[in-house]
Order: sequence, then C-alpha cells, then structure tokens
Amino acid sequence: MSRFYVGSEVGQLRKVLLHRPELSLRRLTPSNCEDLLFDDVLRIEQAGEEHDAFAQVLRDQGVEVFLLRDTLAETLANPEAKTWVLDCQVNEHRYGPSLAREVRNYFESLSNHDLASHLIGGLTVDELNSACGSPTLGMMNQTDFILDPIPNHLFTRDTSCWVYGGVSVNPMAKPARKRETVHMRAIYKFHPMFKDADFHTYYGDSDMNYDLATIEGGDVLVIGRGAVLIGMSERTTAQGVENLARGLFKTGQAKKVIALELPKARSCMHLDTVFTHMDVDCFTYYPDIMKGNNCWELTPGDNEDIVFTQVKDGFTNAIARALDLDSLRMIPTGGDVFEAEREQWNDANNVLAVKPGTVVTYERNVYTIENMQKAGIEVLAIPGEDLGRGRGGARCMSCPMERDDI
Ligand SMILES: NC(=O)NCCC[C@H](N)C(=O)O
Repeated sequence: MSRFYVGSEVGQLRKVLLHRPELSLRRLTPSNCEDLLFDDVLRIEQAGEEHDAFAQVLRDQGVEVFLLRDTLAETLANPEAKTWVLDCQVNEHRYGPSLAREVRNYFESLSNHDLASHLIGGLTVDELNSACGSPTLGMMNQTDFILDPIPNHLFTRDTSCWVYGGVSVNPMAKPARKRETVHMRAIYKFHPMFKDADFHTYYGDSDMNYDLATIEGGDVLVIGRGAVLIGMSERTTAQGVENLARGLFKTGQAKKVIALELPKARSCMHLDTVFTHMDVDCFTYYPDIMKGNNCWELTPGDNEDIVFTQVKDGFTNAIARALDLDSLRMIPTGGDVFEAEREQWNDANNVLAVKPGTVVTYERNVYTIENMQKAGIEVLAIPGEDLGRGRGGARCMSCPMERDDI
C-alpha cells in the first residue's frame, strides 16, 4: 500500500503532486488575469516546457512525480467520484435547473480526461453551445464562462498540504481558488492510491462554509521534529490556524504549532513567499518582512484545549527551540535593496528542498542564489520566465505527499 507522510520540509522528498500548465492558463487574458490572481498573461508552450524542466529535475533527484490533471481524471473513473464532483460543481443553485442539466449532460458525455480538463480549464458558452445548442445558450455572449477556469491549480502547495501522517484540504481565502479544494477532496476520498491508504484528514473535508477560518498550504511549513510553523498572512487566519492545530493535536501528529504574524499584502501572500527551509538549521528569508514578527506557540492542553503562549524572544528562537538547535543559519534575499525586492517578488525565497541542503529555485534570482551557494547550499536552478508570472516558485508549485523526517 502507498505511504503518505511528510515528516519535514527538507528530508528526502519522495512523492510530489504537480500541475502542468494547460487549458486554464490558455484562458487567461489581460482583462481577467487580475481576478484570477495572475499578474500577467503567459506563454503556454513556454510555461509548459519550464514546468517539464521542473518535473525532470525532481525525477532526477529520485522523486516520484504525480500530475494533478491525470490524478483527477483517474479519480473521475470511479462513477461515485464523478457524481460527487458534479454534484458539487454543477448544481441547480449555481445554474438553475435547465442549464444545470445541459452542463451536466455535456460533462457526462466527455472522457474522464476531457472532463478533468474542463473542470480545471473552465467551460465557455460557445463550447457548450456547439455541443448542445439550446436557444438560451445562443442568446448568451459566446466567450463568457459557464464554468470559470481555475489556473491557480498550478500552485498545488496551497490547496492541500500534508503534515506528518495526514492532510489538510484547505478552505481557500480567495473565491478564484475555492473550487480547487473540491478536486483535492475528491482525489483523497476516491482515487485508488488514497482510497485504502492510512492517513488523517485534519481539516477542510466537509461541505460546511468555513467562512473566515481559511488556511492555505503556502503558509504551512512542516519544520520537523513534531513542530509546524504557520504564517498568518493575507490568506491564513488565526481561526484557520487554530482549527488545523486542533486536528494535529487531536491525532497526536504534532506537538507544537508556531503561529507567525505576517503583513496582509500580495508580495507576501503566504509565508513561503518570504521564508523557506533549505537545510535542517538553514532558511532563506526576505529581511524586510521577516523581522520582529509577532509569534505564538500553540501546544496541546487538557481536554483537547490548546495552550497559547506569546513568544518573547523572536520567531527564530522559537523555531530553534522546536527543532532542538542552538541557532539557525538565516540566508537573506541577495543583492542591494532594489535587487532584493525584485528577486523576492520573483520568488527567490520560495525554494523547494529535495533533500537536506539541496534546493530547487528559479535561475533568474542570481543574487539570492549566490547567497545560498556561499552558505553551502546546492542549488538546482530551473527556468521560470513564464511560470513565475502567477507569483509562485518551486515550493508553491509542489505538494509533497511523501518526505522523510529530519
Ligand atoms: N504558496 C504560494 O505563495 N503560492 C502562490 C500562489 C499564487 C497564486 N496566483 C495566488 O495568488 O493564489
């Protein structure tokens, strides 16, 4: 039986879920990209090739790579899963009875692979009209979306995150990303690889409205040795942190959560845009944001309660304590203040460790790479001219599903 367990941020990476750019990114235009949380449109072929290079670097490091669209298509092969996904996405509340029937009939006529493509890539009036041409559809604007694309599936890190022996399927903060969670819930519930596997689901796997209790995986760092560091960012709230912490403590999977306050800004929308783990005692960080942040330690109390303690001596000491280290090596974004701000914006601090001391990062961030190499970190550089336009680097674009402890 497959094993799903993520014991750290830097232990040997063994299994990872990625999403290769596809139809959803083809639908990005200057007029919709902001709503879809992209800063620009991108060249699809180029982005696909850059993504292939990323996947290949991981495979060369012995990592087994799973692709989201294929995994979703395999999930949809189970009729119960298909019904579940379509009930969530194509219902009378969203479309009204007659359009819901038309969309559903069309989706049910597709192969599982094409259905997965449309669930991620969206559906236009024109596509549905050409398939089943009803008078109402003919009167609608043909380029409007009946189902919006969800291009941020590219950032598999955020929608679900594995923490020790379980997963959180995250209630997302932004409307443009909420439907991603439905796909991940379906995959973990029905895909043959997960169906009989033994793991906990800590949070997010219900149809309830999670309201303000949002959490995204870019904020969740499994720093190891039973500890988890969570950023309270633009996307992750204190309520979300408390809920995940409860799940982690109840199942005995973590013994400490460190909650770190961050500014609510796009440039640091998640903790991993300003701070990631490179080696057991070594982190890359963006000094402008990562200084003097308020921080709390959460530990299990009596009767499933949580004890909250404000950290007085700074978050780096809190992390060192949790990892049983005397101190941390903190490697800043490179260059002068201008270069550092530009490189952070282009995800210089968003690196993915494949084993202790070896990280994958965009080759364009030369000053930060220089700092990392000086600190003895091995850097595996990947192209990211187009991929980077959605504001995410190697860590954002990967969801580790199996990784060793430290
Ligand atoms: N962990 C991350 O920082 N993920 C990057 C997410 C970028 C995406 N365009 C978003 O705004 O959600």
